[in-house]
Amino acid sequence: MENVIELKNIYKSYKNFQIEDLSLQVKKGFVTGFIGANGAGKSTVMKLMMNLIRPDSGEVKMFGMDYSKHEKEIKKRIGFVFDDDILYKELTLHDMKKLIAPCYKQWQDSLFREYCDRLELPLNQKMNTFSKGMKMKASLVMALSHQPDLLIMDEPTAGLDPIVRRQFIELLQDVMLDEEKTIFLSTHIISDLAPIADFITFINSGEIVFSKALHEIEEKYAIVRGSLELLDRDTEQYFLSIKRTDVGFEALTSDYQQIKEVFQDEVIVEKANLEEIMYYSKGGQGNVAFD
Ligand SMILES: Nc1ncnc2c1ncn2[C@@H]1O[C@H](COP(=O)(O)OP(=O)(O)OP(=O)(O)O)[C@@H](O)[C@H]1O
Repeated sequence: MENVIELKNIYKSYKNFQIEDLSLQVKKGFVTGFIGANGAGKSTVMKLMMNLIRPDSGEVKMFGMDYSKHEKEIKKRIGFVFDDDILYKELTLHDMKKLIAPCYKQWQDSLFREYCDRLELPLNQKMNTFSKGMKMKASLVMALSHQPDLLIMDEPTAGLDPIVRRQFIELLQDVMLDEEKTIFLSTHIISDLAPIADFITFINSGEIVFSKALHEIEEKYAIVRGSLELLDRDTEQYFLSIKRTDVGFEALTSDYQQIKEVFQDEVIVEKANLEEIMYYSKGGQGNVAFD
């Protein structure tokens, strides 16, 4: 599978936060959801992908190209959507379009109008009077109308109501009908990912914990509950993270089948969702690294 984004051995250091030796690939033709707790490093990684910040060392390749030589070429192929007030406030959406469209050879006006219609965006209202949801929709429409090969979105659905979120997700589903397109989006609203994500990349404290197909996560990860006597040095090896309580233990495994075979009816095993995986990886006492 071709990689649209490739980060290799990235180091980036802030006063109180470090990314050390981070590598990550994003596959062409798929939607990858980027998840992690507040401050885990999602925006930092996305800014590295957009060349808004530079790594201290390591390699960022977009479409197989380097920013040092191909910045313009790369940026033309990316639509970037993020939760910020970057849009020119005094302008209407129509004025904004007139400003942005000439920058892109691939800009398609009919697509712009179709998206505005579909998302019920007014063309002649000043954007500083837009609600949060309208601003986010406008940002998406701008990003999509130049027909980018890659959409990078930092929490695009944050603060949107359920109806707008659904419209947003449906629009992304339509975009993905074109198999050449790729989407990389971060979100805290895990339920938004289920209908669209093919892969999930999970970051914790600046480290990629895993990057896996969503169906593989759904099949293999499970929460296991049982009594403390079942835990010893050998059995603990089956778990990625263990939480002990007075009445027993709760643990996360990435091998549902193995746990069933080893413990049989002695434990309760339930499939883990992404929120549980995030919770256990932060709160449990991990004794084995995630693979
Ligand atoms: N310019 C900067 N200078 C110093 N520290 C920074 C800078 N930018 C980010 N950080 C720190 O890097 C860490 C990761 O921040 P980042 O915004 O990447 O997290 P995030 O996963 O996007 O969080 P959230 O989900 O809350 O948006 C935080 O501790 C933040 O304070």
